[in-house]
Amino acid sequence: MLEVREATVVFNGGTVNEKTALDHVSLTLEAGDFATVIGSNGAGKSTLLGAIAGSLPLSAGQIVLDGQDMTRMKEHRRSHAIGRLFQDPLKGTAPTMTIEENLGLAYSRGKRRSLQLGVSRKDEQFFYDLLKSLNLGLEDRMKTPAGHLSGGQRQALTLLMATVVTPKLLLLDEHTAALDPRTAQAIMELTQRIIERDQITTLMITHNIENALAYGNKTIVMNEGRILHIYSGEERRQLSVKDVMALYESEHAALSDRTILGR
Ligand SMILES: Nc1ncnc2c1ncn2[C@@H]1O[C@H](COP(=O)(O)OP(=O)(O)OP(=O)(O)O)[C@@H](O)[C@H]1O
Repeated sequence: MLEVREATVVFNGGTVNEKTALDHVSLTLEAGDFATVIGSNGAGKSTLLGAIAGSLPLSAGQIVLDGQDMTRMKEHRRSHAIGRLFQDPLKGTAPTMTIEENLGLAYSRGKRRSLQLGVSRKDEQFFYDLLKSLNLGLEDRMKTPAGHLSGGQRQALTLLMATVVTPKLLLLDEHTAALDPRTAQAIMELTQRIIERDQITTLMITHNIENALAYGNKTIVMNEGRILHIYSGEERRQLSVKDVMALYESEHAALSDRTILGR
């Protein structure tokens, strides 16, 4: 379903600030895979998602989604197939548009019909049912501007918008990190429900190791722009939060050694 082949992203190439944020990363996800992505700050996790979404151009390598080479495709064209959520709940919704208008906009994505203002009766009922399934009472506030919602409510709406037309791939970049623990948990459960219901192939970055091991079927560990290891099956089931913390510690020690030795 998703093939990342030798993807490399270099920032500020040819200058003293040159930084290889993604270093020949290869990754295959099968349809329905839900992979969590972990790694220390600066490991290249967001760069990987940005490269897949098309917001960051590759310096080398290839991104293939569902057999289609996306490497040179612009971000807005990829967004028909790729849903993306960020840490900041304000990023995914238009604040002055109502809840139903935001959903309408997302629903028209990838469809031939022109952007129409207003929401048809049929769509209104569909959005009502979708919102009701969130159990947040948003179905009774469909005419409320998205800007009036709390961070958690807004992230729930963004999640609905990203999945109202089932994407081929869902990219979640620490999408619960800015929320209070209870809301974060609720959004995480909602995310899981939607992914399972629609069998969406997903990549989710998180710093919550417990979540990284509890959700999905694969865990990708990144460090210094590379994939260190991909855990799945029994090996992943055996992995504890403590094991992952030990892995981080050893990475950190190796990095310090290399810095001291100047390698
Ligand atoms: N636009 C940019 N220009 C220059 N360097 C960048 C840019 N974006 C990211 N980097 C660098 O690339 C490296 C990887 O960054 P990235 O944001 O992908 O890491 P991350 O694993 O997502 O980190 P975090 O967990 O802190 O969000 C870092 O060293 C970062 O400073």
